[in-house]
Amino acid sequence: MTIAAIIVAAGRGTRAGGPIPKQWQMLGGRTILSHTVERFNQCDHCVLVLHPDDFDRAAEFSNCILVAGGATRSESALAGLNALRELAPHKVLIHDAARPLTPKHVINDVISALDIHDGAAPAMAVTDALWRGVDSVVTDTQDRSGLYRAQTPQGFIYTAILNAHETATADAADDVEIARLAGIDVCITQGDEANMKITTPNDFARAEMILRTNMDIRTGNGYDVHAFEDGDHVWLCGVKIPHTKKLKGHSDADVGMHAVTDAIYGALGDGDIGQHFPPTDPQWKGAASHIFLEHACALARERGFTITHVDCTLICERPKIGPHGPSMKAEMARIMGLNPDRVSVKATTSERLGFTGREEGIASIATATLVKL
Ligand SMILES: Nc1ccn([C@@H]2O[C@H](COP(=O)(O)OP(=O)(O)OP(=O)(O)O)[C@@H](O)[C@H]2O)c(=O)n1
Ligand SMILES: C[C@](O)(CO)[C@H](O)COP(=O)(O)O
Repeated sequence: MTIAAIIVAAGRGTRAGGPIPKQWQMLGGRTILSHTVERFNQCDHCVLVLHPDDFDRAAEFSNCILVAGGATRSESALAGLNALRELAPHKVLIHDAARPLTPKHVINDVISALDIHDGAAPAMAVTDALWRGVDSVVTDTQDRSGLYRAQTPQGFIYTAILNAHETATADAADDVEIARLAGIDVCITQGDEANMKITTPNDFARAEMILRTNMDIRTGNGYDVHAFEDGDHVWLCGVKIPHTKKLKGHSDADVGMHAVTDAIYGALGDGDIGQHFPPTDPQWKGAASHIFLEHACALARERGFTITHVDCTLICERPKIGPHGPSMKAEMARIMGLNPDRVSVKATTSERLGFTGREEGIASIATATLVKL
């Protein structure tokens, strides 16, 4: 059952002002759009709907399907839905690029609600009194019971919302309005104040403050050693390298991947590979180490963390790592679902000192940085 995210980012941000549209302005050192897209990294596909003038800004989004939006938000949402026709996901989440701080629990609640409903969207119950006013004078009061402030992502069964958008005859504020016009029932899930939409100039400072307050940044380290034994190849960071010996271990003994995996468990405060995959358990004998790394990454995602960077150092005299560095980096990035520029694999000798210097084995140390908004 696949899930796709559509990030509508084709607006011009006229109310927010600034030299460039708001989604391309910076928040905590990165573009707002980069934060937004990262929030949806658990989805199988991500469609980014851009203004035709903005495609040359989008180089960092090579993992997304890029399509041109329309003159209204609804037209942009339909362009995103059309781009998914062949992939035909089961669920689709339509989200404003202008909401960069959506907590994972908000996204997960929408996804879960779609198991029961054809539509689901987060909202906040209105808690302030509501007035009508003219020329700064209160002219009436409004009962607030049953009123909500709508947020995104607005999630739907793909075929249902595609059909609703195709048959819509008028513009609408959001996809929930379009869905309801087509008779789709939409469940309200819990929104979050952090899921604010950057709309006016003051919202940039508010978003910076939420980002600083809510961000949970963790660093974990990992260290692993495997001894050599007779053999003709070693596995290092997911790459098979011909060698005069092999590494001894219960699994494939990929010492680099083990150090990175332990660094992720370390950042989560959740033990190490030995605890999750006991060496006494015969089912892990000869196991490919990507199973362990994928498990650690899934655990991080489940707990709402994004892995923002990993750095791994292999310590050995031989085999020479340099020629294999780029494929190791690419393979590690692929397994973790990260951009290769967030993965570092490097190597050093120990100047012929110690057990690595005597070529009795290979050691590896790694660091992982995890962030939760
Ligand atoms: N033709 C449009 C208009 C809006 N959006 C997107 O819809 C989201 C919510 O819209 P809003 O906050 O109103 O953004 P803008 O239209 O950019 O803002 P403004 O109305 O101030 O110009 C934004 O992520 C925006 O990029 C879009 O993809 N295509
Ligand atoms: C979809 C939306 O974010 C729901 O709150 C909102 O309606 C879109 O922005 P706009 O300011 O209404 O254009």
